[in-house]
Amino acid sequence: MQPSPSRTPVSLASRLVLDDVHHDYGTLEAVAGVSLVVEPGEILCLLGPSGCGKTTLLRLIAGIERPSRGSIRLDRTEVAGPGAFVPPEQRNIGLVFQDYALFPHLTNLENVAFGLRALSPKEAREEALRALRRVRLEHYAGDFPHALSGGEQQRVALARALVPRPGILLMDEPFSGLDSRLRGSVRAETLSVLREARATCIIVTHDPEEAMRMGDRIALMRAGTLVQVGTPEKLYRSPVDVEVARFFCEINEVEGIVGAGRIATPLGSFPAPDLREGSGAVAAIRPQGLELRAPGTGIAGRVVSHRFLGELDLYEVAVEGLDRPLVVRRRTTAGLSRGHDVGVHIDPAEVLVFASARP
Ligand SMILES: Nc1ncnc2c1ncn2[C@@H]1O[C@H](COP(=O)(O)OP(=O)(O)OP(=O)(O)O)[C@@H](O)[C@H]1O
Repeated sequence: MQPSPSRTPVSLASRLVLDDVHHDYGTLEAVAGVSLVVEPGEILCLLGPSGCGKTTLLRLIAGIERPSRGSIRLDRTEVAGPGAFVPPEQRNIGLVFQDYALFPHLTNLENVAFGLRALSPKEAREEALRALRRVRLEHYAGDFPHALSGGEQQRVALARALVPRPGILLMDEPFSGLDSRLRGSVRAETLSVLREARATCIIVTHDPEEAMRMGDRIALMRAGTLVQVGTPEKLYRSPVDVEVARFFCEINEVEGIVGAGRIATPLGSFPAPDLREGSGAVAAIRPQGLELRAPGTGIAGRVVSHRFLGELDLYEVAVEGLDRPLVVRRRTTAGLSRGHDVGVHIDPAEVLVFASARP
């Protein structure tokens, strides 16, 4: 028997368009002109430090807040704008919060069926069971949420959000309530459920690693604006400024002056083709872009600290001319420890050059 169209697990994924969206809380401009397109079926991670406006942007998309300027479109419908406002319950949006927000007095099945009141009780039950099966929790259907682990509760919340087949799913820090061991597996399962449902999804997080694991693209926010939007690889490899680079990886920052298209630093010179002659610049070198070899080769340095961290060790190496030691991450090298002289070698592919943030 063919399943009826209303029972397919596939949502009709929406396309979201934000055009110059602003939002003020009194005198504070929490969202200050955000333009963004999220394509159907895309998973976009909204990443940024605490207070940069991520949750506010999510609330604007959900319709919990109204923008003070700009417009929001879901497919062809303007849901917020100068002449339009569609209330949250009519936007066909699914929400998942950090604290799961499950109803404690309803069973897991009833929680999932809650959003299906338009269906007959029998149909709602079948749909909800199917959704629980998708997150592999059908055997807990008759139990109450408090009897589940945090990760399982989060999966029930995901099933509940997806079961009405929303055009877009908004998740606010969905894994931050889980302990670090559980987080990885719940993240992976969530990703596979989202892929299967082919849902358009925005996940708010302040964890760069999480954004890289989950997002087709990452939108990095700072002080109410989008600083850079792109694939995880793009943001990691070609950050627009040194702050973006810092967000994804601990880096060594070495100041220098631009001359003849290069920045001159105590570690040598590096290409700086787009920077103004005589201006201040910074070379950002990732810890894994530095190699330690025998003294007498490369740049002379001395190991000032060494920490064993498993696969990669962390070394701090003092080099003449630098105020702070270089941070180096290398495979464990037997016998290399504090006080040893080394030759530091730099992989040019791991060096990024930016205009100096200092005046
Ligand atoms: N209801 C409110 N009234 C007044 N100011 C608010 C309100 N909600 C948020 N803010 C302020 O707006 C700014 C953005 O807050 P928002 O919660 O959107 O940031 P966030 O990036 O989600 O932060 P976090 O990661 O800490 O949740 C912050 O300065 C915050 O203090």
